[in-house]
Amino acid sequence: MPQITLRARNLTRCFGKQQIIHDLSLELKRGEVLGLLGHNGAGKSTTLQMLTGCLLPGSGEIDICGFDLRKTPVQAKAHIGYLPETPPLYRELCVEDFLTFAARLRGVKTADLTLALSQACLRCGLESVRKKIISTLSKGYQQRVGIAQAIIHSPAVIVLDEPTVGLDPSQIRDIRNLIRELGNTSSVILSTHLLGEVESVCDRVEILHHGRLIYSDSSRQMQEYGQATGFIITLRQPPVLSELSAIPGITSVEPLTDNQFRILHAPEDNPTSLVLSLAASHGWQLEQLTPLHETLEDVFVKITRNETTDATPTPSTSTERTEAII
Ligand SMILES: Nc1ncnc2c1ncn2[C@@H]1O[C@H](COP(=O)(O)OP(=O)(O)OP(=O)(O)O)[C@@H](O)[C@H]1O
Repeated sequence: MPQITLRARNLTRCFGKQQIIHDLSLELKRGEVLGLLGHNGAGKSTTLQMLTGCLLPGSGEIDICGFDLRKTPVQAKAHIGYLPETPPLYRELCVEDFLTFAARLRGVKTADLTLALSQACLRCGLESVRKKIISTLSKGYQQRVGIAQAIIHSPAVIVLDEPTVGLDPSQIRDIRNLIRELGNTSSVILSTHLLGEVESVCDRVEILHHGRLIYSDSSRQMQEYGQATGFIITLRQPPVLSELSAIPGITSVEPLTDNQFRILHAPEDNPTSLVLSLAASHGWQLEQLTPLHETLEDVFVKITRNETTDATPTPSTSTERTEAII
């Protein structure tokens, strides 16, 4: 099995005269969980439909485990498991019958059927509801059945379109645990607009904005991109503003109240310990010092805003990082 399980190159797609996807390229490695993140209408579902062979791209190539999706669709699709935005379930069937049907559709041999069924039910936590009619199950369990049909043939690539949408918090936690577990044996690509999902499940994130991939990184690096280089300080006896601004390393001081200041500094030049010792030696009476912390949500908004104003984010350069934070 190749290390790259899915490779898409220069995909485009129009609906009518409107171009929805622009020159999109991405790769998925074995054992990786990739999050495709974007606002509503960014083109996530359209992209996943193309990657799974459900929608023909206008141009570009897709390769699944070494098989060209256009030239050898049967071989390529045999390696894909897909959970669309609306799970494709026959709700009048019981879980077992539906999964047997899905397994047969995916070419699972009769001799392997029992094992495939019990493994999918075990991994998706469906053992206790195998005999139940799908329409009588909760939304979370129906979603599990949707994932079970996607993994019934042990595909190398699992594609999940907004897998936790509409679920309650405990169902979300269960499905996220399941996705992480699936990532141990397969490559997973999931779409989401929930940053928490990326944070808790994904190894890597690609941000899709108006049909273009504008950011690609590990989810950890995405968080680092947003790390604010500054702190809020409260001083009972503050000095004049110019005295604070003159401290080496500080790039800006913004008074929030008479006693509270928002202080920014360059990422590589953190003046916190200097400020602490000056506060002690000059009698500024330090009451509180809180590092500024940005959520992934802030980072996402900044990255997409930067893109809209044509400032491509490059998190590796400290200058632009500082500008983005300010
Ligand atoms: N079959 C279609 N015909 C015409 N336009 C479509 C079709 N499918 C999607 N679109 C349009 O393409 C754009 C991208 O839609 P898509 O569903 O891929 O976005 P998304 O990122 O998945 O959004 P959401 O998070 O809301 O599901 C939208 O403007 C949508 O209206």
